[in-house]
Amino acid sequence: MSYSKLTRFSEIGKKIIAVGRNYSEHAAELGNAVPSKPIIFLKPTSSYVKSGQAIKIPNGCSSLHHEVELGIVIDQKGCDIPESKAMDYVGGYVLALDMTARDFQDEAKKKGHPWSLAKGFDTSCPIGNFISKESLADPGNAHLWLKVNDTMKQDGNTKDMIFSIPYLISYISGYFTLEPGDLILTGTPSGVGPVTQGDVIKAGLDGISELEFKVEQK
Ligand SMILES: CC(=O)CC(=O)C(=O)O
Ligand SMILES: [Mg+2]
Repeated sequence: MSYSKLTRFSEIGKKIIAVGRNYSEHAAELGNAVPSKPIIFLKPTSSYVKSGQAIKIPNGCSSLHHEVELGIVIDQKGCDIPESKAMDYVGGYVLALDMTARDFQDEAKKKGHPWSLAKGFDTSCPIGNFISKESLADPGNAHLWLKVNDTMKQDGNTKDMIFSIPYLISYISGYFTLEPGDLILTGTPSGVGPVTQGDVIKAGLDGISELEFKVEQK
């Protein structure tokens, strides 16, 4: 099946591979160094949540953060993909949130533990509609924004990524075989911050995709 033909994200759902600290201003705002290699982590597919459903604050979390990100949808199987061929493996895009239990993550970082609970809890990957490859002419220069209760919190551009989309696809495929339906979250620009029960998150990409989610206690 060709994912470039898809119009609904419900038909997608294999690995979710996320990149961390891919914008230097975001690395700085959390006191982290700019990475010399991409930082990669996984989110389970049970973390997907679609428009009309709520983001649920996970049990015991006291600091749930929003992170708006451009998602790349893969539509061909491949490993060790050269950077020059990487865009041939892209079937489309999706606007996504990498919801993060920041208190869990801070504790995990201190202890050298994995980020699985901080990044992978149910509803931690809200997504908008599938965006065809043709609709987003230059994914390396796309405006990303996020508002909480109509106040702008994140206002960035994918041109500020440290590692480009072709580089990320090539790098990741050196370790994980990419398969049709996989989603790569490309990291968040600066402005991340907390949300609480009752907040409404809205986000947009280049005037071609918008999403809206309410935050609820689990
Ligand atoms: C510090 C983080 O949570 C890394 C991350 O997910 C990002 O997008 O950057
Ligand atoms: Mg992120």
